[in-house]
Amino acid sequence: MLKIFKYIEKHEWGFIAISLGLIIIQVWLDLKLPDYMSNITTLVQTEGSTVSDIVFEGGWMLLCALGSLVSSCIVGYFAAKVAAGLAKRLRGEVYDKTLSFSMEEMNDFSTSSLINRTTNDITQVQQLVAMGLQSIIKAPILAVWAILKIAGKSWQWTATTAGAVVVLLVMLSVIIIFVIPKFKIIQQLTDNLNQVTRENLTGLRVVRAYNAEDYQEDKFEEANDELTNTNLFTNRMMSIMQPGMSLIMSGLSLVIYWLGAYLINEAAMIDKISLFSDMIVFSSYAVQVIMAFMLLTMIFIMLPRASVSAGRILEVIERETNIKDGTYDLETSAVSGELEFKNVSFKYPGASDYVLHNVNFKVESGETVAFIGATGSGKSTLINLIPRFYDVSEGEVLVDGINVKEYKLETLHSKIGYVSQKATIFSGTVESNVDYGENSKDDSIDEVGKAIEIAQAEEFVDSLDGGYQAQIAQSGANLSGGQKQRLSIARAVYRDPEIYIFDDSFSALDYKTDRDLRKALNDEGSGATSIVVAQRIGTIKDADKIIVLDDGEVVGIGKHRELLRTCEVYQEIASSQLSQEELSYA
Ligand SMILES: Nc1ncnc2c1ncn2[C@@H]1O[C@H](COP(=O)(O)OP(=O)(O)OP(=O)(O)O)[C@@H](O)[C@H]1O
Repeated sequence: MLKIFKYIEKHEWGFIAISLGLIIIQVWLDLKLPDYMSNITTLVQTEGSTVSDIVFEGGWMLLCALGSLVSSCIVGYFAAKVAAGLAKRLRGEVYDKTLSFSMEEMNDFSTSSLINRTTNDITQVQQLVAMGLQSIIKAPILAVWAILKIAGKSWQWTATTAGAVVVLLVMLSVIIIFVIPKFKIIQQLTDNLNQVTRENLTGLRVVRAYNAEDYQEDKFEEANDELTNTNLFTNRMMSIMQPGMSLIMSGLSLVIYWLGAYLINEAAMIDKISLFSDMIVFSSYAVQVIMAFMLLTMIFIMLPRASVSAGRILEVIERETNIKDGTYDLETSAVSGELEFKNVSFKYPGASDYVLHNVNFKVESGETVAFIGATGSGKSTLINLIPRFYDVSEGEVLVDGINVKEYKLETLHSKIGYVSQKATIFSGTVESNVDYGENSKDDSIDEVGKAIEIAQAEEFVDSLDGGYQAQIAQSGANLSGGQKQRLSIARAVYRDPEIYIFDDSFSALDYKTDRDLRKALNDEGSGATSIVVAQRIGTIKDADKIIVLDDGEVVGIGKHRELLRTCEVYQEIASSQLSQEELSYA
């Protein structure tokens, strides 16, 4: 928990120091009130006292109360400022760290947990700092000061106060013992609920189409009930605290007055008045002692919850990504667009089996190389190793003759135009989706137009209301699958990379658009290398080189016709897709 405080800035420590001073003043003013109360009690019972004497004392009481109020407001303001500043910084840190994560870390944490850590967990820490800053500093000062004030008065009253403190501590200990373990699991249950909700909402269409609302609702209910029951339990336990506190405080005052009545009755006439005013003062201080112990215990209740959250936040911030940045940052090199896999084997982190086995191939600059193979044969896995979404387990991947691990990631990524299997579209405009990322250009509009034209997206973009400035909904919800694919291809074209990576990116296109797009890329592209994963033989049969994967192994490399003659796996795929005529022509 303490580690999280290193994210508090210097000037905020200044606010905390000022708050400390103000809290000392506040406690002093609060503890001054019973003194004036005592004076007023004595004045009331002393012959010859005037109303103005009492008003004078009352005026000081009022000033003390006002002073305490002003201090408390300023402390509250500083506490909120420090807490909000810390939360903002933590959110930034968690978000930046998340962006640097490789797929391995993303899978480890899960998206919903990362969102929860960025929101809910940081709010817990923010609340602790905002509320705790006042209580943490105030409670010990108030406790010590109030005890010093009552020490040495009547032993009967002191013993009663001590007894009340013991009862309070027992009550709070019972609550803490039952509640704290529950706090720890609340965060996990919230992760769980987020995950189920995300799954339901993102898959809403499938849920409806399969009439699976009840099934999904059951899943949601289960997660929701678990969280609700845990929250109910903790809230019920915590709700005992308020009436319990009132009972202890009122009971204490009652016993102090009852004892006082007994003591005053027994005392000599001359001592009665001073005993009476002592009783008034003592009961006020005793309540302050109880308040101080309650504040202290509140901290112990809030702390575990916030420290669980702080731990979860630090876990993200301190997690070292396995993909270490390299140092090579020369964007231009003697060769451009060359790619080589040397004895590459790969298994997913935590998995026991290899997904790729000893893969070797070389792609010359400007070539189009296609990967084909059954589903699950490792095509996407293989191309994910080029931009280092994962690192190879064995062997080397070389881009322009240099191991990808040696590149600065930014330099490596600037060489690559990656189009994912599932088109990724961001909310914004057509233009902001194409002119995207670091390579955003000033005179972008002509180049956006060219990229859109090459990606065969011109017709549909023109038909959109607003053209390049047409609004795109979150995740491209107002576009068709093929339109999304064409926009994400335009984004890669706009980047003008050395190497294109198309991970089954033409699958949602009709045959004609698929053919026109490949032709436009060949004719108007700047001679970049293309790595294409495809399911359709039609998409890849003109490639310079086709690499056939089977269960993570390269079982054939060559041109279409050559493979039709020599590679059994390719023959099988081809015969399932091409007509006899096309096969025999080959
Ligand atoms: N993140 C992951 N963690 C563990 N195993 C994975 C992960 N992603 C894929 N795999 C496994 O790796 C194997 C290869 O998957 P990959 O996605 O590379 O196949 P593919 O040839 O691209 O398939 P498709 O044509 O269906 O997209 C599969 O057996 C899959 O279960």
